[in-house]
Amino acid sequence: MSLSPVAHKVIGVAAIWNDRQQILIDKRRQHGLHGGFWEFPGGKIEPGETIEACIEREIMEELGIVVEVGDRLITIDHDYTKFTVRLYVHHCRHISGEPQTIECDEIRWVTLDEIDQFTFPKANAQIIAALRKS
Ligand SMILES: Nc1nc2c([nH]c(=O)n2[C@H]2C[C@H](O)[C@@H](COP(=O)(O)OP(=O)(O)OP(=O)(O)O)O2)c(=O)[nH]1
Ligand SMILES: [Mg+2]
Repeated sequence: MSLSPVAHKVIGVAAIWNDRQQILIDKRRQHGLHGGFWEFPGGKIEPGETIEACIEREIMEELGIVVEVGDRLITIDHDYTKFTVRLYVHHCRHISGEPQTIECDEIRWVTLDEIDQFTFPKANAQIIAALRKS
């Protein structure tokens, strides 16, 4: 008897703040997993890479902006049906550049009062709750 292996993704995730107490969210492209959902930008940690370096790199690749990576907000382990994820979420500060939709469909700066209007993957409920407490 063999069990089929479930993919595991380890992701660096950014809660990017501007100086107006807004957080950057992006809308994932329609195709693929979680297509059309909103998310906090980020992506897979490469072998040998620190979480901070991963977040800086992913944010430059996906949005073309420079951020300063700050403290860890929360670490979340979540099991989706097709794969499992560990999300390392860090507070970040927007340093320079105008966010561009390089790898996503839309970008918004939102306050925590506005964020419930957007649909996120399941695991994000915990991130948003942690943001409200932070
Ligand atoms: N970046 C990010 N990923 C999230 C969030 N919430 C959440 O559950 N995830 C999960 C769902 C995504 O499938 C996964 C990270 O996606 P990714 O962009 O690195 O990779 P992917 O699965 O879209 O694409 P692939 O490279 O596996 O083809 O983490 C979030 O807020 N931000
Ligand atoms: Mg990504």
